Order: sequence, then structure tokens, then C-alpha cells
Amino acid sequence: MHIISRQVTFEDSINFHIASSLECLIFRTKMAKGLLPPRGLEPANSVSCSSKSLHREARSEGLRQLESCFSMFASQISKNIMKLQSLLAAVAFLIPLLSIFPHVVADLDSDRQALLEFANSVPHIRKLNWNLALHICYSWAGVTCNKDGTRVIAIHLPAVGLFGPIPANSIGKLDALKVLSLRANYLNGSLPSDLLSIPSLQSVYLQHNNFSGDIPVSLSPRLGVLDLSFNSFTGKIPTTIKSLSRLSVLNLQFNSLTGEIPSLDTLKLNLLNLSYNMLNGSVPNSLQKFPLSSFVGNSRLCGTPLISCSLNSPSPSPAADSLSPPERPKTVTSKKLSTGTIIAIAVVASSLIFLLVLVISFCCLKKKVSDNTSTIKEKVALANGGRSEKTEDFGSGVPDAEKNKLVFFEGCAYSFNLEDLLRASAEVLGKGSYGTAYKAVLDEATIVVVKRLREVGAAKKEFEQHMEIVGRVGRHPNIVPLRAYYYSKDEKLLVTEYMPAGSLSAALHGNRGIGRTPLDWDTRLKISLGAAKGIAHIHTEGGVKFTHGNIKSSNVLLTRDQDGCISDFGLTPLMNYIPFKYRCAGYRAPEVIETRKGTQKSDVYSFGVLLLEMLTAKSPIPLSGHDEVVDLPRWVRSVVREEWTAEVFDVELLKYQNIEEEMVQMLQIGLACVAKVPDMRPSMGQVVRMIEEIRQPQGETRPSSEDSRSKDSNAHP
Ligand SMILES: Nc1ncnc2c1ncn2[C@@H]1O[C@H](COP(=O)(O)OP(=O)(O)OP(=O)(O)O)[C@@H](O)[C@H]1O
Repeated sequence: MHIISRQVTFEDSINFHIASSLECLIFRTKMAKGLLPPRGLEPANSVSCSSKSLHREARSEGLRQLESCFSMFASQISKNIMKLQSLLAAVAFLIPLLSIFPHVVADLDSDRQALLEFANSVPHIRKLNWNLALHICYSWAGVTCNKDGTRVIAIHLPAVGLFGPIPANSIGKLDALKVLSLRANYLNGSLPSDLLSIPSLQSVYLQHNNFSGDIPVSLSPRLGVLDLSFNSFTGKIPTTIKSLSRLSVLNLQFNSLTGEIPSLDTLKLNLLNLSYNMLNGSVPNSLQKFPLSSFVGNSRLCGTPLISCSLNSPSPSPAADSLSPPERPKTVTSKKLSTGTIIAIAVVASSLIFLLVLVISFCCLKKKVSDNTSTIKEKVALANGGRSEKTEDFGSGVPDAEKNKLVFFEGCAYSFNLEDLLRASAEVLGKGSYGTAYKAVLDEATIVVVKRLREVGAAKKEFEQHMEIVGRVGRHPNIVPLRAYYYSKDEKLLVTEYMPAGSLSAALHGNRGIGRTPLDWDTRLKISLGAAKGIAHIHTEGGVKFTHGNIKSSNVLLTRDQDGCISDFGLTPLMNYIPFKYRCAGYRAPEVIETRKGTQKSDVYSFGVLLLEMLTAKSPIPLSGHDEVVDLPRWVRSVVREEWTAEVFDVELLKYQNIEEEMVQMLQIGLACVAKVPDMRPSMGQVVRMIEEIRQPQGETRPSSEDSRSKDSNAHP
């Protein structure tokens, strides 16, 4: 090695040392692989590397350079004492850093463990690249570290399809965490107590999940933002919030919180939203500056900016009780009553009791039949009383002047008005993502379904224009006919034809016990084809951007002759949000979970899940009375990969003969629809054609499932 002639710096020396070692390492590797000439024939500058003195050589060369470097420093001391001082300061700074280095490594290691614990116990739809081969700070998705890469300070995992509860001792162990964003997932259960109490935590975004239970009382004193909105938290607002002096945003809207609002007068809140809970009492003085929207939807809450407490007369709080003067006890006169008076009182009392019993029995009787006879108005009022609805009295939102402004779609033969509709006997069919559906019986021939929409984002004009398009596009035998709509500030209603045969979901999963009529293969095929035609029509007639947005088996309704009809069409674009609750998740295309935007290709994906559901009779979403929820695309793919295809089919289908080939063809269509890459999925038009091709002309290749069934019953009496 030649002597470096230019002036050598400390940095040069170190670089040289490293370079020497690397050169040697490369040389040695090449030697081992036989890529270099034998010893003695090697080039001059690599001789030293080929012997045992490899490191010694490099080190002594490095040391020589260090020596020259230090002699240069010595001359610099005399020239510039200031420079040396700063160098010493730097060294002084580095030494303690080096001494704590093992702790730094341990902290990052513990952060890594905590995150892996979280990822391993919380299922997620979108794959997380959290593995030991990648650096936690520079490569792990959604993880942010501090500047020197020694601690995790932020987690951002919005809408990645996280399911289930957050385990204790996972994220709660990240004790340098400042920002936690897990919004818009499907997380549920109660929050572990170690989560919000992380001392460094400043911002928490857990909105749009399904968390339940109490809000933990132990909260980080540094919290500036706490957003737990759109969950199912219960219990009281913890009073410990009062001590969060840095809190500026508190959003708890759309939960089921009860009790009174703590005064929070010590806080300097910029944003407060407690709307749509079950809070009671009066709005504390310190919070009366916030708008109505911060408190609306708490029917037992009163005071500015809501209605005055004297008008509302909520159940008086113990505090209010103690303020009102105690009632003076009435003076009791010790007059003796005559026997006649006593008899008269007894007669009156017993007739009163008799009357009371009569009234109670009458009420009970009325209540028993109320499912069939109560009106939509009463149902809503009842539901509001029971807090299952988050909107005030149904009729109250409809001003008298507007009572007749039900807008009928072209070609609709009905002639009732809104008042008739509100007075009709009603039955709750179900509570969906967009609102509650009621079956309303106006008369024997007029039965409709009234869908009371909540959270409509569209203004009146936009709503009307959209309805016009929906009315036009929706005219198809495989789309549930929309009959009318109503729009006012407080109420938005949709009236559709009632489909007495129910939904595909009910036919597949309802009453699986004794007395069930199984859905035969022909019917399943017919329903699938009808539903596919309905969606294909929406896609072609509505234009490229027109989607359904909520394809699932409860939105495929059956006609009397068992054809499939698409319902809930046209609702998604009107809403403030795409329904992302756990109940719809199994049908969502992976890209929709990420972008929150439906496309025609994502409708195709949902339809593919529906086909797999129809073939397997397994539900991709939770259903009451059914424990099993299956990630259908994943499960079917894995079974098919293992060549156990026959295992996926619904056992009820196995008794029909000669349908295996058709079922496998349908399975392939379903799998094509649930392709991960949207562009790989067929269009709905193609899906219709593929399903049509499954069915050969009757009698040519196989007997109908009816025939098979009779054969079957002959075989097994
Ligand atoms: N026109 C109709 N005729 C008969 N049943 C209906 C009709 N519309 C809806 N239903 C049934 O009423 C129930 C509630 O329907 P709704 O559409 O409100 O909720 P969902 O389908 O469960 O969820 P989502 O709101 O996400 O579509 C469902 O079981 C559905 O099948």
C-alpha cells in the first residue's frame, strides 16, 4: 500500500481502516471461491490480505494513519484551540451515548416485540410487512420512529382491515408512542387499560371501529386529541378527562355513553362532539359555547344549546334535588273516620284496582299484537324510547304542510300519501347499515317497505336528482322496484315494493334446523343469474361510474317465482359513508377497504363472495344464531389449492345428483370475481354470460335437481 501523500484527516483514517478491512474480506472471499490466483501470484496491494496477518496489517496501517492524524491534531491545537474544544465536546457527547447504546437497542427491541404481538393477535385483511428481515423504523408499514431511529413514536394503520380486540401488553407497551391511529377498522372489544395511559401519548384516533365497554379512566396526561367516535362505548364519560390540560379535541359522537357530562371547565377544547349518545342531565355551563351539533341526539340531555331543561324536565339529578327546598310535611289531622266512610273508601279503592287490572290486561294484549298493528310512527317512538334509534320522533320531522309530499316514481300505481304511510301498521324488518326497514301494510293489496335513512349526506336537490336517475336506471325485472321517496330536513324515506319471499341470506342461513326447506341447486342458479343480471343492468344503464356499493345476500331479494332481485340500489352515493361495519366487511373488495371508494369491479368482487356463499352456505359476515364467519375467498382458494374442491360445497347440495360439474363451474366464476387485482375480475356482463353457459338445455346433460331429488328420495326412503 502506498503512503497517502495528501494531508490526512481523522475521517480519512477511519475510512481507510474500513476500506482495508473490506478489501481484505472481499479478497478472502474470492480466494475461498478460487477466483484469485494462488499465493505469490497475487497483485502487490493484496498480498497482506492473503496471510494470517490480514487484520494486523490493516489495523497497523489504520493506526499509522491515526498517529499521523493525532500529530496533525496536536499542531492544530496550537493553531486553533476553539476547534479542539468543539471536538472534545463532541467526544464528550458521544461517550454517554455509547454507554446507553445497549438500552437504546433494548427499547427498540421491546417496541418491535410489542408490535409483533399486536400483528400476531389481531387478524388483518391487508398484509402488514412487519417482519424481522426489515428494519422496524425504515420499512414497517404504518410505523414511525423518532429521528435517531431508537423508538417507535407513531402508529398509523387506518382502514387496513384489522379485526378483533387489541390485546393488552401489545401497543400499550410502546412507551414512547405519541400518535396512535387505528381508525376505520373492525376492531372490537374493550380497550386494554394500558393503551390510553401510555404516558407519552398525544393523539388518539380510534374512530369508526366497534369498540365497546367503558372508556378507560387512566388517560395519558399529554393527550391533545382523543377521537373515539363511531364506536359502541358504554358507561360514563370518565371524569379523569377533566385533568387533561392539553386536550383540544374530544370526539365521542355516535357511541352509547350514559350519565351526565362532566363539567370539563378546566379544558381549553377547540372541538367537542358528544352527539348521538345516551347522555342525560344538563349541558354544563362551561360547554354551552359549543354548537347544537355537539350535543344533538341525546334525548335526555337539556340546556343551552339544546332546549331548556325546564321544558324537557329530565329526571332530576341528585344535585338538583338537594338545591330545591324540601317539601314541607303535611299536617295530619287525627280525625277518626266513620265506618260508612271506610266502606265507601274500600268500595272506591277496589273498583279502582279492578279498573287498573283491566287497563293493564288491555295494554298487555295490545302490546302482544303490536308487532302487527302498531304504526311506523309508534315503532320509531318505541325504538327511540329503547334507544335503538338515534333520531328523534319520526312524525316530528315531517311538517304538516309537507305531509303529502311523497314523490312517486313514474309508472307507480299507488295512491297513498305520507300520512297514510305513517299511520299504516308496521313491522320492523331489520336494521341495516343505512337505516331501519319497516314493512308497512296500507291495505290488503298495498304492502310496501319503508326504509328510514340515517346519515344522508346529500342535500335536497342532489337527493332529488339522484332519485331521478335511480328511478330510471332501476327499472328492470331483477331490481327491487322503488316506488316513492320523501325528503325533509329531518326525515329521508324510501318506499320500495315488499318482496314476500324474503332474501337469499334468509333462504341460505335461516332456519337450518328441522322443518327447513333447503334451497335446491336450480333455485340457487336462478337466483344467482337474476342477481347478476340486475347488477349488470345497473352497471350498463347507469354509466361506467354507477355502482351498487353494497352487494350482499340480504340485498338479494326473491320474487314469488324464486328469481333474484337486487335491493338497496342507489343508496351508497347518498350516504355520508360506505358501510364499513363488521357486518359488511366480508363482502368488501380489498381495495375498497383501503380507498373507501366503490367501483364496478368492487361490486363484481362482492358478487363473487355472494356466489361462494351460495355454494358453501357459509356466511362471510356475522349472523345472529351463527357462530361461523368465514373469509370466503381465502378459505375457498385454500381448499381448492389442496385439491379438496368437493369439500367446499354446502352439504344440502350434495344430495342432488349430476350437479358437480355445474357447481365447480360456478365456483370458478366466483373465484374469478374475487381476484385480488380489480382488472383481473370479469365485468358483470361477462359474469351473466358465464352463468348462462353453465346451464345446458334441460334434459340434454343432466336431470333437473327436482328429478334428482325424487331419485334421491327413492333411494333413501
Ligand atoms: N323490499 C323488501 N322486501 C322484503 N324484505 C326486505 C325488503 N327490503 C329489505 N328487506 C329485508 O329487511 C331486512 C333489513 O334490510 P336492510 O336493507 O335495511 O338491511 P340489510 O340488508 O341487513 O343491511 P344493509 O343496510 O347493509 O343493506 C333484511 O333482512 C332485508 O332482506
